[in-house]
Amino acid sequence: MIRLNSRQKEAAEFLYGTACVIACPGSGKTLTMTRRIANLVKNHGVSPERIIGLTFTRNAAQAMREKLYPILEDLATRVDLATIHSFCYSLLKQEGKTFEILHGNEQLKFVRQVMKKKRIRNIPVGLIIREISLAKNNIIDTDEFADLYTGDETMLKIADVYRLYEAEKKKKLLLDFTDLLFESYLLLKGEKEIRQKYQDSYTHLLIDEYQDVGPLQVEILKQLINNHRKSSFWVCADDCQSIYSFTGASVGNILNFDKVFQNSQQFILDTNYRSTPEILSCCQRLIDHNTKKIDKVLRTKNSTGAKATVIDATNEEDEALQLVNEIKGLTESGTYQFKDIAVLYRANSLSRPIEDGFKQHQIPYHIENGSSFYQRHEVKVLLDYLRFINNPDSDDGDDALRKIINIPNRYIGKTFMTGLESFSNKRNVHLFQGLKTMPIEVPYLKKFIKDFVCLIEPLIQDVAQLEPAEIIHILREGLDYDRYISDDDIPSPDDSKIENINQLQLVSAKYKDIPALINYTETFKEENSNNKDGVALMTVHKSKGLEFPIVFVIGMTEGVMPNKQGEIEEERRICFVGISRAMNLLYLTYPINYMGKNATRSRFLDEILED
Ligand SMILES: Nc1ncnc2c1ncn2[C@@H]1O[C@H](COP(=O)(O)OP(=O)(O)OP(=O)(O)O)[C@@H](O)[C@H]1O
Repeated sequence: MIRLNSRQKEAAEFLYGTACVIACPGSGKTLTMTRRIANLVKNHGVSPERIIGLTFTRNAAQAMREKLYPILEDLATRVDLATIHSFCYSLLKQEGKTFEILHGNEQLKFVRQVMKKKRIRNIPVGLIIREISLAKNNIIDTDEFADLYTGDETMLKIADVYRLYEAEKKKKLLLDFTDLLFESYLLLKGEKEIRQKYQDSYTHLLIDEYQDVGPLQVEILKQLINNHRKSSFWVCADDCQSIYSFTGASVGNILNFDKVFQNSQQFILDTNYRSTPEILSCCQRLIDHNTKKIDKVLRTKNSTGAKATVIDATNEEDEALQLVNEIKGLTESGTYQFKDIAVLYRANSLSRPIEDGFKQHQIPYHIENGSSFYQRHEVKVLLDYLRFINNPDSDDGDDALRKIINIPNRYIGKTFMTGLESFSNKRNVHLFQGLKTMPIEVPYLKKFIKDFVCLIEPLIQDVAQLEPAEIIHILREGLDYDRYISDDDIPSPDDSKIENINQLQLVSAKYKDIPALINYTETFKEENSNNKDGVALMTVHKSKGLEFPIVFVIGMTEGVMPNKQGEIEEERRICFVGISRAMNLLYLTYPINYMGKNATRSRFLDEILED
């Protein structure tokens, strides 16, 4: 078992009161939190049920339980380890609240209906959901929201939607993810008995990744804190890894911790056990450029290693090829395995050239908690359109038509499809022929089908003359596809669906006809694209809390990392999280041409490398 250093030990042995553990990356804060739980149970007779450990992701809760198990054995299963959302879900259910969760596409449809009732158009539904969620995460109700945005026409329309959205959800007993938190907060704050019950059941409250906890979550935690002499509230955080400001989280959580929670004790863990001194210096030089932070000197006793390697590439394809060569060199020597390597990027769409390169050179990989580029919904739909256009009167064409007929939404339901299938069957024709000849009574369906046929038919006729990239372009215009896609945007900084289809268009330009492109994309269903022992590909946000012997941070150009829409200090922290995942070797790569345009190398590279 790993021996804690003296500071970790002090933090792990903290018993009663409030404590904030401020830690640098790789300094064992997660390890310390686990040990503290074990210490409370083993050495202080605290019943495991009296302890709650809140983590940022379900994976993190699971990882913590696995670490606890060897120490506490069966007792480990009795400690409540959960994300704050799942904790709130259970709380509401336990208190007898009846509700269903509204999320994903259902939430989009729901908000669209509200917009329709309010006659509001031209505001992306994704933006509306983001704004409402941000407001709720900041405990801003509908009236305050409207007051806050007096004079701002768009935001006032959003305020209108917010108001009706709340009322409609209430009527239908629906809660979205933020409501789980909000309703729990109201319940805990408003009902003394319930609050008391939870305060009594959890005498020790521990929170991981406190830097990414938003104002609403802080308020929930305050309701749960037990002020009894023999209780504790213990958080660990790294202000430099705060990367979720889009949910209302703020570095201020840590900077002001001792003001919000007076008489709290602070522990600083500044010894990094993960990285070489060279990698740590890169982290330090980068983060020194941020002003909003707690000054820390990052230290490690680890042996020296290689300097960070910078790779400049002519474009994304070349960047991928250079990655392939490096990875081959590293793995062929037998020193490293593919699973020791992670490729991190700021935006999801950056995986496309890398996946292409890996496929071509048989490098096994997997996308961490996500799907391969060619399996992503917005990409797959366009590929299905191409498949249909290529061969509409075939079984494959029928299959593709079933997938695309209602995207974007044409209000086609099961009854219509059953009718179409049986109409076509009786006449022994494929579905598209059936669709063109079947009498359609409902006026709006008639119009949607007519529009669909008018767009698709010329493409089918000219398929031999058109290249896949041209067809994709026409489809994007004709279907108003980009709008459809961006409306589908669920709040996330790295959800870049339009960038994904831009990438698809770029790669499709390499193929002269649809079958060649489709055949190529089909190969990504193979095992090598989802090999858990392969190289891990993921966004920096997904890499939070993880570590790898070798890390490649790619796409280090201005506009990408830092992202053009991001706030610069937050973008720097994102980069910091990425590079601090590396244990032995760090590679920083950038293309001087990105998406066919000149790109400037990221200012972060200069900061990381400066003397
Ligand atoms: N005292 C120690 N001795 C040896 N190794 C340690 C010690 N403390 C932590 N480690 C190791 O250092 C690595 C980082 O630990 P951990 O993931 O807990 O850090 P962290 O502070 O949560 O990191 P981050 O915030 O960057 O995700 C792990 O491999 C862990 O086993």
